Amino acid sequence: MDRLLESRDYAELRTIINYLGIAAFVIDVENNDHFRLAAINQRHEQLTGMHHAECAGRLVDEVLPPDLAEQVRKNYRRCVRLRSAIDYDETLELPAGTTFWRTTLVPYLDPDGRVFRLLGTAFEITRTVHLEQSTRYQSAILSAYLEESPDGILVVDADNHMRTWNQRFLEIWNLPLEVMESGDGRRALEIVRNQLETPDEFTERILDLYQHLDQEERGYRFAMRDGRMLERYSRGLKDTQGTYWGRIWFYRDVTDHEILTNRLLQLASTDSLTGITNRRIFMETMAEEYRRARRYNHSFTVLMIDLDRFKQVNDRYGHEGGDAALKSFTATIAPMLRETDLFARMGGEEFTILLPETDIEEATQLARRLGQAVAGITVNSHRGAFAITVSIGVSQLQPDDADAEETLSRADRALYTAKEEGRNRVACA
Ligand SMILES: Nc1nc2c(ncn2[C@@H]2O[C@H](COP(=O)(O)OP(=O)(O)OP(=O)(O)O)[C@@H](O)[C@H]2O)c(=O)[nH]1
Repeated sequence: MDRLLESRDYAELRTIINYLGIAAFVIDVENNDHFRLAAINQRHEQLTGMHHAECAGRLVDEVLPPDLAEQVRKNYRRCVRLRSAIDYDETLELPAGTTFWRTTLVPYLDPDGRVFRLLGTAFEITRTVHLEQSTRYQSAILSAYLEESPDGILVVDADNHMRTWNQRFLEIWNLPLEVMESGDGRRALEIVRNQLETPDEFTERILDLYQHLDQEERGYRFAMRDGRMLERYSRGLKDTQGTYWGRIWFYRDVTDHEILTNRLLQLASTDSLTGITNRRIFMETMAEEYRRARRYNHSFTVLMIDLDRFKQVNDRYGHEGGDAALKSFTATIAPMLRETDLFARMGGEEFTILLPETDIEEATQLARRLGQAVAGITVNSHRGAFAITVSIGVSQLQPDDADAEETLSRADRALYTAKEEGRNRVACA
């Protein structure tokens, strides 16, 4: 080796570096500005397209473009100054495109300690650099997504350790950063569980999902003790090779959505003036009750109720007085019914009550009690106080009723009879 170090025999050196599987080159140092390319190996030739025969013995300025020559000279000077091996990364524009290299320069010293030669070896790291760039790009996307996401996100590794989370996750669960940073998963779960309406169900589902990384969870909805409603989505973190790295959890606050949905459902199913069920829901429920009654050989009864001489009420006390009467009427009736009964406004001053599991006698007695209660109401309006009465038709499901509407029509006819017979009364059909 010593003999070689002292030797200026390029051919021998070149023979050795040709065996190297990586690009290698030898630079003769004349002075701080003059670096002469002494040899390049075959691998170097293959990778750069340069040829040893064409460039050996020429200054780097003569074989490289000015920018690149200056770039390499800086590194050569540094190695000469330090008199020790240095590593650096460099970018080379080759005919095949931009390439990245990790280069090592080793100085050769003469007996006076002067650097007279540099041996360079260069690994092409283009693939690694591209991978790093792609990783940086992916992680930039991931960070942006984590921080901008309206969902609270938690990533747990294959050993169930909490690895990554976003600020929103801490906010949703009121989790102190110290707890997350300490990696104390038990403590974090305890804080979470203390806020839940059904902590056991929540934990059971988590444990089950940890055991089955291939399982997804889509929109598991659960209630918080503070009234919020959350939704959870979760899936295993699987790479392109099919290896599972853990699991990602998304927590979404759906409280506003839940309130809005309930409000819309309520609006779509209730009468806006009185707040009781509307005609559409009544008809649907009655049809369902009809099927149930037929299947289990049960019965039901319907009451058809109409406020008496309501036109006169409106004429004397105005539309507002009429509205007040409708509200007093429903407020009086509703508390007198069972939870299973369905009280609905069919339109105008016409109402119905569906009484499941009730025969005509019971229903008639109830109708009379309702009629008496209504007769006792005093409605207050701007134009004075007044009393109201109702007429009620009662009908029970009959064996040959083809549908619930037949029962309802009979109740309607009974109501007509009650009106005909003088109002403020109950009639059955
Ligand atoms: N204030 C008010 N009036 C209503 C509403 N819906 C319907 N009406 C009125 O209710 C009255 C119903 O009158 P009619 O169907 O002639 O019957 P009636 O005067 O109650 O007489 P009988 O049913 O025969 O006792 C009409 O004047 C409608 O304008 C409402 O939401 N508010």
